[in-house]
Amino acid sequence: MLGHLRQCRANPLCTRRLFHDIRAYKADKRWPGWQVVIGIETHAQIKSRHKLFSDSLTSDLGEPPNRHVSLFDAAFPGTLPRLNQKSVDLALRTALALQCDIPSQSSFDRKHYFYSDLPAGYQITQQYAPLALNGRLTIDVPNIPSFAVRIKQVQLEQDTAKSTFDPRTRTASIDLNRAGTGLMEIVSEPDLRSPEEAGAYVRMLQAVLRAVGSSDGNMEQGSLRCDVNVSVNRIGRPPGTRCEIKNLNSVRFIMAAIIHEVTRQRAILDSASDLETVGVPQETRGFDEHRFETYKLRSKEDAPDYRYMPDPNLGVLRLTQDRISQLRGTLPELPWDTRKRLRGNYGLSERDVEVLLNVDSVREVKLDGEEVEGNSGAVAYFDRLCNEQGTNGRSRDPKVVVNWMTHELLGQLSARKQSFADNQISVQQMGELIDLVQSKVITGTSGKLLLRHMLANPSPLRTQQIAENLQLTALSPFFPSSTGARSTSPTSLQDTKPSPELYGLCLDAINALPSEAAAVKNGNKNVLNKIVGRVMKESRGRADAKSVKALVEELLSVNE
Ligand SMILES: Nc1ncnc2c1ncn2[C@@H]1O[C@H](COP(=O)(O)OP(=O)(O)OP(=O)(O)O)[C@@H](O)[C@H]1O
Ligand SMILES: [Mg+2]
Ligand SMILES: [Mg+2]
Repeated sequence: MLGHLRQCRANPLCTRRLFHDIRAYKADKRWPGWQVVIGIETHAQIKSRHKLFSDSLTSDLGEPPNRHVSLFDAAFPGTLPRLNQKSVDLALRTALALQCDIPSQSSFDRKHYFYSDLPAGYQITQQYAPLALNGRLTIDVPNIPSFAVRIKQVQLEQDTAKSTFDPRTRTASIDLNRAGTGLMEIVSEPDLRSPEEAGAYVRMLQAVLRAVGSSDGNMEQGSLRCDVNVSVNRIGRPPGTRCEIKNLNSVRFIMAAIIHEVTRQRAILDSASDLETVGVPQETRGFDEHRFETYKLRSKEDAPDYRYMPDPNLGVLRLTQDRISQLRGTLPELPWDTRKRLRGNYGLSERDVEVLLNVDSVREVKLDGEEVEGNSGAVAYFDRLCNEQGTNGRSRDPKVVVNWMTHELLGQLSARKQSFADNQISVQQMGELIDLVQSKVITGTSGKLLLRHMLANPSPLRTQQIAENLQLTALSPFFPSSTGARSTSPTSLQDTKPSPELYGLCLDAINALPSEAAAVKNGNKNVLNKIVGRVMKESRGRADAKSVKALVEELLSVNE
């Protein structure tokens, strides 16, 4: 056993859980006899107001170019870096959530290369003594067997500027807004064994980053980018040579790039007559998003020599146990616990849990004010909707709430091309909307209309007020009872009189459709729906179909 462990230490590929490997060998029918080995380097932009080593603000996409640039970001001679402690704390929270060891000291190094988006000619990173080491992320999600991935390290580094090239004018433009923004590079060990595991790993990592509030983790907007390393080997033979596919910005592309890479590498190995000497050449590759193929960027021979050296302008980063314990104490509920709680406490389906967990919202973390603002994401919104007492004095049914949130609120936000972070409807307003529909003050159709209106016209008014202003409150089938209380379920129509508006609409529909009315009188109930449909249309969704049906039937039999 000890011998095996020692051998494992020497070769990280050997430290795999045997059980997991056996499962992967058996399970993957796409490439029988082959093992696929994947390790991912994830770059996540740190959600901090300031850049990593300067006082400039970080920017949002779409801001005018070069708005947030300090002299240091532009690499003016003589300017010096000053480490932003909030970024360090956010990276530490991430590392703690990933169960990493945090050494008491880490340091910064310069990685040199010459490219127009790197003003200093080097990037400050942590090559020799990273912030955190030896973590672990367990992935237990629907549809694939649970597995664990070892995290080799978490390091801090600077993001580059952005360069764009206009082929028409043959000019390159540099935007320094992003230059020097803090990144965490989270490096996995080569523990992933299929494209699906790689996808699930990235999604889980994204959920962790959002839960601890350290990054938006938004792949489309470039705040989360992955370099994916892939190798293949015949089962029982030593691991193959890895190729690194750079800068993938969607889970779909990650999975497609791996599939293409496995096919490509297998073809090279299959064509070799001599198994011992022929291997896949080590390369850095790109991914063509249109052809869904990887392509060569450079070979190992062309790999740049980064001439790493310790950054002489930055001292050692010392971390006390107190600071680490304090941060550990502020860690929020992590995705795997949230998943269990949503399933256990509310009885939500796996699908609904996944939807809530994957909403691209992130907690706001205020570390400086010693306060970590509780949940501000979709899960928290859902929790509050369920736990705060409804306006009708009753607690809300979690399944009704989750339906409103996932189908209506998130659905309408996405139709408006907005994310959950753009939602301006408060928990109180959304709760009241659900209550109004549940207690039949407005119909479901009106509820959806109302929601659409509220998203388009944010307002602090109470939902009931907005519904009344829009005349969306349901047409009560009845006059208020003699006690003055609204009665929506009388025992018999004889006890009450229909409300004048609904009564009028029903009579209009009967008059407009005389042959249908006659058919109903003659016992043809199928035609009733046509009359009811007309009333519903005329009421603009404010009438309740069941009550309308009862009222039309009543009117037609009264007329008999
Ligand atoms: N045989 C292999 N097959 C697939 N992936 C591998 C293999 N060996 C190592 N890897 C993965 O390659 C990645 C190496 O990343 P690391 O940051 O350590 O080095 P790098 O890619 O050389 O440096 P850089 O940060 O400059 O890109 C890790 O995620 C590791 O798990
Ligand atoms: Mg790396
Ligand atoms: Mg790499």
